[in-house]
Amino acid sequence: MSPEASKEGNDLVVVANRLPVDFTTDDDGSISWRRSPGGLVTALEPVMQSADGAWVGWGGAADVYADPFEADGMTLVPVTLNEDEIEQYYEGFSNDTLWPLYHDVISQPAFHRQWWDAYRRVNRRFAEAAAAQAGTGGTVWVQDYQLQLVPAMLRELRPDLRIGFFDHIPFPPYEIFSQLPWRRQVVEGLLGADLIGFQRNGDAANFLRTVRRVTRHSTRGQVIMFEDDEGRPVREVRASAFPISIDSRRFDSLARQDSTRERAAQIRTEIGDPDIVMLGVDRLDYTKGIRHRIKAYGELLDDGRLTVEEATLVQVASPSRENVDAYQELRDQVETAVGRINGEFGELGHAAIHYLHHSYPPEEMAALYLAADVMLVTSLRDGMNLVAKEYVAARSDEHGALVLSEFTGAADELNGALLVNPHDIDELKSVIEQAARMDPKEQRRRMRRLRRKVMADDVAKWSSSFLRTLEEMPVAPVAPELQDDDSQAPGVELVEALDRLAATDGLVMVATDFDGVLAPLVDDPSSSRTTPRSARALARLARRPSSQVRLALVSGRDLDTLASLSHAPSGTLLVGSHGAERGEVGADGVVRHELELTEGQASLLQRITEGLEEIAGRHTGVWVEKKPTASVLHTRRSTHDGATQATEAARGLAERLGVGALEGKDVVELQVVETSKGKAIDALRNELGAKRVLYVGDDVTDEHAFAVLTSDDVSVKVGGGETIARYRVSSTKSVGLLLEHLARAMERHKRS
Ligand SMILES: O=P(O)(O)OC[C@H]1O[C@H](O[C@H]2O[C@H](CO)[C@@H](O)[C@H](O)[C@H]2O)[C@H](O)[C@@H](O)[C@@H]1O
Ligand SMILES: O=c1ccn([C@@H]2O[C@H](COP(=O)(O)OP(=O)(O)O)[C@@H](O)[C@H]2O)c(=O)[nH]1
Repeated sequence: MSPEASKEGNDLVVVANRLPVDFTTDDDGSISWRRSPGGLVTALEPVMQSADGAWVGWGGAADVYADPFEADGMTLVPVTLNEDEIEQYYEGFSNDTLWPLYHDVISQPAFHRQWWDAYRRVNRRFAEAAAAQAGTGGTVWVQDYQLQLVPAMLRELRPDLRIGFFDHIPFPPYEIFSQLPWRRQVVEGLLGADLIGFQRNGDAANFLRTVRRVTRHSTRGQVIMFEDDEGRPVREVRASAFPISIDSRRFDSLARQDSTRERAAQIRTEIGDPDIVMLGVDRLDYTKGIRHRIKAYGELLDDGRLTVEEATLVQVASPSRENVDAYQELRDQVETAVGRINGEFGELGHAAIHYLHHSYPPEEMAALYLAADVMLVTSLRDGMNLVAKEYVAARSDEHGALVLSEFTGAADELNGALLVNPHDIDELKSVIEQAARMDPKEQRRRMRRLRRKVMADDVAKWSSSFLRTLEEMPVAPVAPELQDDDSQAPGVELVEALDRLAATDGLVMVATDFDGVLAPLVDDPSSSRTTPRSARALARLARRPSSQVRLALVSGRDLDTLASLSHAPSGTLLVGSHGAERGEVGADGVVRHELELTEGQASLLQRITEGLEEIAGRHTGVWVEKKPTASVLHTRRSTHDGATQATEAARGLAERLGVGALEGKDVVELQVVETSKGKAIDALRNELGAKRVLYVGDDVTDEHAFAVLTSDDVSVKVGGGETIARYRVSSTKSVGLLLEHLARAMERHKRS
């Protein structure tokens, strides 16, 4: 699908390998879906349930062609993968090349060129799907290692977008990453984003170092600098840590419910009422250190430091990536170890390990957490590990101890856990024993500290902090360029005027002309488009509260053309045909404020149109545009003499018919309803109750708008020519910079 497919589109699009649901084909051939596994889904689900946006992802099965659909308050947009792509892109390159490489090479990564080809192909498909969903100037947030090429591909397709990327897994040290035969392409793919988020500071540092090694970009702190051939900065990319979290309140309240407490008590009874319940919850993945945990526990039983009467281990090992060899081998090893330990130490009514190769819903997870005295998280490497945070959120009773591997992202944050190096089996045994025997007072002291962190830093905070940082990323340095570009204008003074405007205590109306202001002037007027920078800045302004700023587009174009070419954000007021047409961009398209012509006006309009068409017929390169209340003679493509003669003839026609002729650059407009941009600005200001107005225009018709502004307002002329505007900038590029500066200044002066 081409990006043009979505004229309206979403302000926020999340792109992840997985949708929060997996499709399954039932026996009767019908398709149904169930929740998909893993922490990425756990984290993003509440974010997208409360956001207005779309989630683009794969449905977990081959060859599912489904239209976008609504589920649990989210708009889900399925991307189709065939069986070969699942094998080569998902199981192969993502989970048998990148996953082991990024997790300290715990398992040997496989490098296959065919897998890389599939990875590129599928990344392009995701990029195209995201491009088709995102509205002009919108934000696309790409997730995780499966989609590292999407940011650059998307930037190429849609330079107007703000692009974020979040890496849920560790980013390895350069010495390991550099094994990847396609290391440069992967880094360049990621650098298509404006902001790249990592779980830990160490991951961001590894990435920045890698950028310095494989590209020519320099870094300044956490910022990667892009420069043009003359060494001038043209773009910045930030790489920082944004530790992910969970919907803490949801787990807290789930665990407080009577039904959950009852279920927790029932679980304890069902496993033989031991004194100490230890719990492990992981996808069956070799990164999770399940074997190390079982080995340490088995040795504690063997040493007699724990007995099956007093302690039992419940191990949930949910199925994961079952077609990948390393995962099949792990399953064999874990199940052999569990069988051996149960055979050796288990007794009737007292199993040593309750091994559950299933996936449970959050309600059951909360009951398991409540039933557990000791939570074991012993990953050999883990991006974050949300299970650790969920355990803490569930323990409002301040009971329980968390054993946490120092190789998880969570270890950087969870002060109060018992940290452990899972490779050191003796240490692991001691820490498990310490947790099992921890007195209630110490449990409470530690749990309080843990809960303060987990309850305060939840997933809503994570996403808003990432998206706010993304929004605040400069697209390019602003004020210096304004000064460079605009020799006729005091750039600094204009910047100061914009800052004063942003600090207004009351509503500001930001009104602009379209052609020559938001969009460069082109020979074919139907190909005009808002520049990406202006589109992005307008989208930012549109997200401000409507009590702070309202946007208006004031153009000589007819309303429908103006709406479709400008792609203005929802809520923008539209003034077409110099004020003869009014409307507003709504969520589902333009809402028109209808204007009816009298019979006399309608017949006058017909005579105007016929007269202008007769003039156009006499001159090559002259044509007539029809509007609801006027007709316009265009002379841009004619010779100089032809244009002069045609314009003169149009003036004569206006005089004969007794109508006004509004002249602009290479246009003469003959109107049956007397309007002007000045009248339109006055009307809008009154309707909105705007305290101050910014008006940016380039044409002589914009002088009418400048004329109605007061000394508190800000008037900006684009380009040369006489003007009564107070400030001047040189080009549509400067307009983008100006709007961007205003958006940033308004964000600083937040108002609810
Ligand atoms: O989609 P799968 O192949 O079934 O795998 C499930 C998810 O596993 C990984 O989760 C990671 O994200 C968590 C949240 O940020 C984090 O806590 C954990 O440490 C990571 O391993 C993977 O990154 C996801 O893409 C998968 O969906
Ligand atoms: O049977 C299960 C096992 C796990 N999970 C959830 O899966 C996520 C695992 O996330 P984590 O970050 O710990 O690891 P990942 O699997 O993403 O590597 C957590 O939200 C768990 O509650 C679940 O809902 N049911």
